[in-house]
Amino acid sequence: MKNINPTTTRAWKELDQHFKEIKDEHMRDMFSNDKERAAKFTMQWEDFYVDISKNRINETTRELLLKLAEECKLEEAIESYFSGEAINQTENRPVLHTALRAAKDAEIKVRGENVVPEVEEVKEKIRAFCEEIISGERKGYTGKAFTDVVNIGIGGSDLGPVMVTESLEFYKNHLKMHFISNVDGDHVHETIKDLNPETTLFLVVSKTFTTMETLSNATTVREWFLKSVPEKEVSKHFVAVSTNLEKVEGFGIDRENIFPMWDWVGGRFSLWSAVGLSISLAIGYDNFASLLEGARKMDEHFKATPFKENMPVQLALLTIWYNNFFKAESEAVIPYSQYLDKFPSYLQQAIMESNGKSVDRNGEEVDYETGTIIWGEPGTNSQHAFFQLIHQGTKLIPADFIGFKRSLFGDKSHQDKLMANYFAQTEALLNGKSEAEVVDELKAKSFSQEEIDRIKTFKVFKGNNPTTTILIDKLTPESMGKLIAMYEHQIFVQGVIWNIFSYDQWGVELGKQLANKILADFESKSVEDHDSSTKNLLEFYLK
Ligand SMILES: O=P(O)(O)OC[C@H]1O[C@H](O)[C@H](O)[C@@H](O)[C@@H]1O
Repeated sequence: MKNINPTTTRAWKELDQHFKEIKDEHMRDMFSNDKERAAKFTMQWEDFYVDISKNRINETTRELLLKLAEECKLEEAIESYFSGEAINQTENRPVLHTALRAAKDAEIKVRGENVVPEVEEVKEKIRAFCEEIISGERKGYTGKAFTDVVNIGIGGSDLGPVMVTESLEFYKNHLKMHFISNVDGDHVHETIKDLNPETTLFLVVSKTFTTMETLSNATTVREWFLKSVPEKEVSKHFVAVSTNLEKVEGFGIDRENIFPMWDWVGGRFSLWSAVGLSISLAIGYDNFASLLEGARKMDEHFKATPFKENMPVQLALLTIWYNNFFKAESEAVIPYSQYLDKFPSYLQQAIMESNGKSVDRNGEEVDYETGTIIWGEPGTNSQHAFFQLIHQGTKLIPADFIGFKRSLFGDKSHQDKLMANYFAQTEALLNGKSEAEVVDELKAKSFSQEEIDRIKTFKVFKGNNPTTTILIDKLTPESMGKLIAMYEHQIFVQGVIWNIFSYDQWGVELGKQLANKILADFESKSVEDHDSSTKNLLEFYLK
């Protein structure tokens, strides 16, 4: 059976027609014409309150988007996703990050075998290891307890761990965490320059254990370590997380110091596996388990909730509405929590590496837009940086506003100021400010008519800028788990509707291959085999 091109569905055609009717409607009017609008478009589940009413949709839009999901066989796709079918067809693998947080007694089969017991075994290993390191029972080679942990990894082996560790900083213990990702030697040396090898633990994290950056960085760190420590002590200070046990052993890390993972976990979805070892070290295993529990709850919500009330489904359908009908080019994610500083970068990999595809599941070039561009920064900082463009620029930028009802230190005065901004921005983006309002305001400030006529147009805000408000009770390991999993499932739903394979990343390969070629060219000092621009640049670099 051919996979469905979404643009050939009846729902898509109806959405096309519906879009023409609704595209110029102002949300201000939608609100004043329907007093129930907010209630109709708000979803509440556990500690999550998601209000999608400030979006350029009405009930018909929602129905048609739901019809699109049905025609694209979303329900069947969810079943295949969770049950371990090889939905990552280009790599012939299932996609089972959900198995990493499944209940202990769940049964999830990969190639005929239940993987849950194996997952539990690795979790037990993580728990025991973290407890020994945190308590100081397990020590470095001179008998001192560990004080610092360095995670060496890149992409999915870095972004998830660093983002969660920083997001949950409040729950952190005494261990100081460091992350080395970039092959930039300055990044490596800057990180290790003040570290004491006696009390530092290194985690080399790489699903494949073939990634140039991680292997180079790990080698440099190992050499630095061996400058002051005998080689036999490496095993006390270096552990690895990987699927590639032979390669890790080849690097010189003992088998008992390897935390395994599986090829059915995509790198950008791997923080729930042993890739999250740094998280578990930083916040303790019990908090790590709560993070997983939050994600498991979101998995249940996603599987069991009717699509109309289903948070990941609704968020995904909105992105399709803007991307494919409004032709919005990007989406912003604005967390009103400084702890979530790295959340937008984490989502960039999760979303853009997954859905940046232009060939559909039938192997044909798509004739519609796929993957959205994601960007963002915490509020209120971003208000003072790029919000001008969202308010008065020419581009339509739908934005997710993520906020928490309660702060962690309980400073109500700050929290109220932060949240006043959070609510005010979405209200301003919705309503804007009309010319009449501008004129009244200027009159009240005693501006002359001449001055009013000269400046009024610059002060008008059109409004009608869509936002989704994601309001969560409090930033905890569990709510963080739910939030991340919500976006993971949003990615899945987008992929199903766009009819693309979300779980491979062939596009990353070409650059890697060429980098290796250029590295070889540096050695041989021959740069002939390149386009003239690259050739000139290489010559200039080598001079
Ligand atoms: O964990 P590794 O095998 O070292 O891979 C690290 C990263 O490598 C590539 O860039 C992939 O595109 C990413 O998805 C992956 O997370």
